[in-house]
Amino acid sequence: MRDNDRSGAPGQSGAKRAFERGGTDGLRGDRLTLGYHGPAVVHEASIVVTAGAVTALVGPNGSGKSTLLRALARLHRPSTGDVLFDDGSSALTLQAKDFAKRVTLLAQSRPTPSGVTVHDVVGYGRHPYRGRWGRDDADGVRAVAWAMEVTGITAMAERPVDELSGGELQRVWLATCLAQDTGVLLLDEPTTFLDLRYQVEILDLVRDLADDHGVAVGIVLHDLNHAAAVADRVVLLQNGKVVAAGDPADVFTPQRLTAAYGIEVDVAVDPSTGLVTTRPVGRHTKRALQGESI
Ligand SMILES: Nc1ncnc2c1ncn2[C@@H]1O[C@H](COP(=O)(O)OP(=O)(O)OP(=O)(O)O)[C@@H](O)[C@H]1O
Repeated sequence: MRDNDRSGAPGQSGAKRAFERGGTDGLRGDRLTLGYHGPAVVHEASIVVTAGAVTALVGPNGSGKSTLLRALARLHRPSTGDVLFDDGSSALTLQAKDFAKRVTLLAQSRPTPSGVTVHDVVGYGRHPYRGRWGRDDADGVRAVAWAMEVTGITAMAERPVDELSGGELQRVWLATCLAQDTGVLLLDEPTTFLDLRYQVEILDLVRDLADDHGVAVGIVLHDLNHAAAVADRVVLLQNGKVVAAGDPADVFTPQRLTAAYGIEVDVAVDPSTGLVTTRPVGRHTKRALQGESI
């Protein structure tokens, strides 16, 4: 889906699968309004998570990114609006197991189970495919092995998950989602806790999944430069509303970002990659830009 000349991403796929998934899927939220116990926190938000593309949700803290992503994953029921697959069918009325074969969510935080191994946890991702007696489906072993390999956790397969670092655990949860083998992959801040290498590898993997396997990826990211590097489209939220959506180069304007984040933001194009880059200008940066010592 993405122009290769714009991606700056490696062309070699690290995500080649040992099995082929059937078909592609896309998902969209149509004028979703939802809240928790009080007033709505997301208002009439529409978002398209397209097959074979990466769609990044960005915006300041509390702007509704996670709430909107969780609505797409059916964890919050909207008071108005609908969540629809590409074929026009509503995701809100699908049986839970059938939905879990089509959509998965890497949530921001999950309770860590105790007394279970990494391999066991990744195997949880196969739950929609398990029969009544808990046996694996035919693709289960290969799907789990592939998910562990591409997230770099094969060597820790037998370690108890409650002994892992935050970054290791994050990769285990991502592998669990990948083992679920869905056409739609929703990721809420997947690079949290990850060191530089794994931030880049996870974003490369996300790109590979969209490019090579037609996966529809919806991803919440705080780092606007990561969003510009990995996403085909960005959706900018502010106060629970979508204020702009489209190509990162169109959405990321200094005026719009400054208004959304309440801090001056510079925008430029990196001449070596052609990607749009953003730089928040704090007091010290401003002084340095003005040639003062900081
Ligand atoms: N469980 C909850 N109960 C009540 N209000 C909530 C709950 N979770 C989030 N909110 C509120 O909903 C609004 C949107 O929160 P949300 O987590 O979707 O924002 P976000 O853009 O993902 O923020 P962040 O960048 O900080 O993760 C905020 O005002 C938040 O306080």
